[in-house]
Amino acid sequence: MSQWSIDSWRNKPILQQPSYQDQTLLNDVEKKLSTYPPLVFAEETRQLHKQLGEVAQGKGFLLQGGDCAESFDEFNAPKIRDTFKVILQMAIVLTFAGRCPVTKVARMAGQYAKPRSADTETINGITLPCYRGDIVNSLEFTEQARLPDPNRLLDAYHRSASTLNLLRAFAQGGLADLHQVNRWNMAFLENNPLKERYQDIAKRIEDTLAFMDVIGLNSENTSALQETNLFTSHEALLLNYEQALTRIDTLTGKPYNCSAHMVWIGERTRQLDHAHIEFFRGIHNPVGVKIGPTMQGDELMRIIDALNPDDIPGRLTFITRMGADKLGDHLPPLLRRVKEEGRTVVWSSDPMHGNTIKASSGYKTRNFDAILTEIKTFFDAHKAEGTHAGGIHLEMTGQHVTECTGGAYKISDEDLAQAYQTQCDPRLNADQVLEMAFLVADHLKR
Ligand SMILES: O=C[C@H](O)[C@H](O)COP(=O)(O)O
Ligand SMILES: C=C(OP(=O)(O)O)C(=O)O
Ligand SMILES: [Mn+2]
Repeated sequence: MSQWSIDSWRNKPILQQPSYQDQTLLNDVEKKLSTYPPLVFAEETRQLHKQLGEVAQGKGFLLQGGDCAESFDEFNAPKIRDTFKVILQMAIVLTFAGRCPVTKVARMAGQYAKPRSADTETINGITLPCYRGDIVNSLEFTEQARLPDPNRLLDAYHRSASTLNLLRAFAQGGLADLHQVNRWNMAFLENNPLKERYQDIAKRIEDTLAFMDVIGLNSENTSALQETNLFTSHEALLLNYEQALTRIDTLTGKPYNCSAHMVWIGERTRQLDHAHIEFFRGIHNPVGVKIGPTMQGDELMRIIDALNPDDIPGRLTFITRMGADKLGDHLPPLLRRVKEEGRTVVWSSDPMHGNTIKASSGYKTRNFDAILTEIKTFFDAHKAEGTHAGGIHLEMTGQHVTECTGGAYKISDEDLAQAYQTQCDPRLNADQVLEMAFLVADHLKR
């Protein structure tokens, strides 16, 4: 294999990149970004790496989630807070049910670049370049708005920095108190049509916290009850941005991508001889790769060889997104192969991207039951193969949107128009995501 350098990816083919008109401006922006402070510290990514190492060995669970695409326009504290809240609410349920630590990784503070199925979009006979995420262009359907603008790389950096700043404050500053998190869950259940079914677990968490209080373990003296760790992640699609934020860690002398704790390669850009695998093989963060239904065992092994040649637990997470009807056939041979070859990866389930459909009302949507079926099939496959179902990866929001159909409130195709706000893919809303947590908890318990 040829020598890796921070820009060796530039000699490889690359897909899903914007066509910038002003290359000089792009170069200036890249230079500027490369002098800006890193967003995360390499030591933090090593903590996540360590936690994921435990997950890879069956001693933990990864919960990863957030928007499909973060938005420049909807960039405000309530939105960040509400997604943070539901991640914690899910995590407490999963921790209790699974009796294992849950590593929380947000798709936040940098999830701005989108790969698309088509390069262009046509509305009423007018064809324009597709929207590629707010780091590239704007969703608005005008020629001007759809032009890729290099200055958006700087905007994305600044918004990521502010988002991360608030997340850190929430995590350490009192909002993550477990008593409070469970109170939110109790409140969620209060009005939920499926209250009877879920309240047992929330009640038991409440009793456990009350018991701990009696024996003197409370938020005042136990930081584990009061604070939490939340890591950040995004699809590292725009490699010029990712390169500019990759720095040599002063403690280890190794390159780390300091744009997020964890980064992943999408289903559309994971070709072995292409730029993304090349860039990822040289950074030392924990990394993910999306795995769709066409993946074959040999190709999978070559990805492992490229990204985790030394078989370090926690370095590599495979995020499977095959579709509820395909996963049962396609996942087991891959699980078997990796196990036979004695390699260690985290297996996580993205039950969203293989289940996208067009609703009769015209909206891009996903059905709650299909999402749940993919998760269940994922758990069943691992059980049958004796491997560890290590995590879930969700597109979700703390807002009360109507983007995915189904769930306890039975959102229908016709309801989608009420609050369809996503910039790209349909997300589970605050109620649906918690319902999902209680259902997944049932599986973890088993
Ligand atoms: O988030 C994932 C992809 O960017 C998204 O599913 C692509 O959507 P499209 O098929 O509308 O381009
Ligand atoms: C683009 C995404 O997924 P995938 O690469 O699996 O299609 C995504 O996670 O938003
Ligand atoms: Mn998506």
